[in-house]
Amino acid sequence: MILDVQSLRKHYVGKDKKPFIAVDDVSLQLVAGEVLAFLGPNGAGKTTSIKMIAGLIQPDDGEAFICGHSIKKHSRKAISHVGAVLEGSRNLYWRLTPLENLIYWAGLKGYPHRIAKERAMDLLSNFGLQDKAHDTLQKLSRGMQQQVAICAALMHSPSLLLLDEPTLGLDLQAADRIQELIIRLAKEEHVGILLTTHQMEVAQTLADRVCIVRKGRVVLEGHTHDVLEQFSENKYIFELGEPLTHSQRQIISERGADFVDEKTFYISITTQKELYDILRTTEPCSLLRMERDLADLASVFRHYVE
Ligand SMILES: Nc1ncnc2c1ncn2[C@@H]1O[C@H](COP(=O)(O)OP(=O)(O)OP(=O)(O)O)[C@@H](O)[C@H]1O
Repeated sequence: MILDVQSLRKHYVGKDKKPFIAVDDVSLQLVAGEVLAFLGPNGAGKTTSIKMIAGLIQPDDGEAFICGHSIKKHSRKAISHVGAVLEGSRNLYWRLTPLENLIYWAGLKGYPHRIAKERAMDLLSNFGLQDKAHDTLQKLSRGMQQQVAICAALMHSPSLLLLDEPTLGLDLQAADRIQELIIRLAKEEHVGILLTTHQMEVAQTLADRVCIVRKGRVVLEGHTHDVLEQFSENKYIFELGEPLTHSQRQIISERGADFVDEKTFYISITTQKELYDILRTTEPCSLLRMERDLADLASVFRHYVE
């Protein structure tokens, strides 16, 4: 297991000088090659949890093990397996080039200059950024800067990558590129990736598992597909090859269908008999598609958070 978080807790002192719990008994696990989306509304405690995992702040209570090393007892060893991009590309120097930035980061981790340069060029090439290696960072687009920030976090080949809002503020193309990169890192390089995002479609595309926190507590955790499946009603979409007649539509509407147009409708079906009845009613129209209407992560999120 790459990450094993056990009952982390953290309190802060609020503006009113009263202590409050920001992270309350958060546990989560992550294995190699898995992407876990850590979701929650503003102020739910995601960044605080990630900062504890990254060794940036001390937990009040609980433990986290990274590749088996305790962040409390062997923090240096534990953190050596972590790469993190916590505040967009703010961990980079704007007046340096991507190559200089990466070499600088590797230097902090104790890498000799020559090895760092080779690794940096490899990473930049992998991300299609080799032509930008010698431009100053401020000349790069935001998407490219974000990619360089991820490269910096990957310089020491971490087993665990922590990404706080990796696609925030990026246009569609740049966001797609970052998403492809995340999938590639997980599936090909077997990096475990813990990411936060407020973009539910991004989470749904990327995450093998989701964990939703609210007011510092985990309110849902599970495999994305299972979560969506459990949340889906027995609602099906029917798409026909030809328009239904007025009377056919009336019969189907009386069974509770919602029509999108004359050929497409949603309907809840719980028994096989109901299914056959619908199919008989739609004859002689051809059936192009009949699929279960899976819930999306946004509706699951709303349910648990609002
Ligand atoms: N250093 C701090 N001192 C006091 N309170 C803090 C500190 N850092 C965070 N908090 C508070 O702790 C709570 C959790 O904040 P955190 O940043 O972990 O939430 P988040 O889920 O990451 O939110 P967002 O989605 O807005 O980034 C919030 O109420 C926040 O105001």
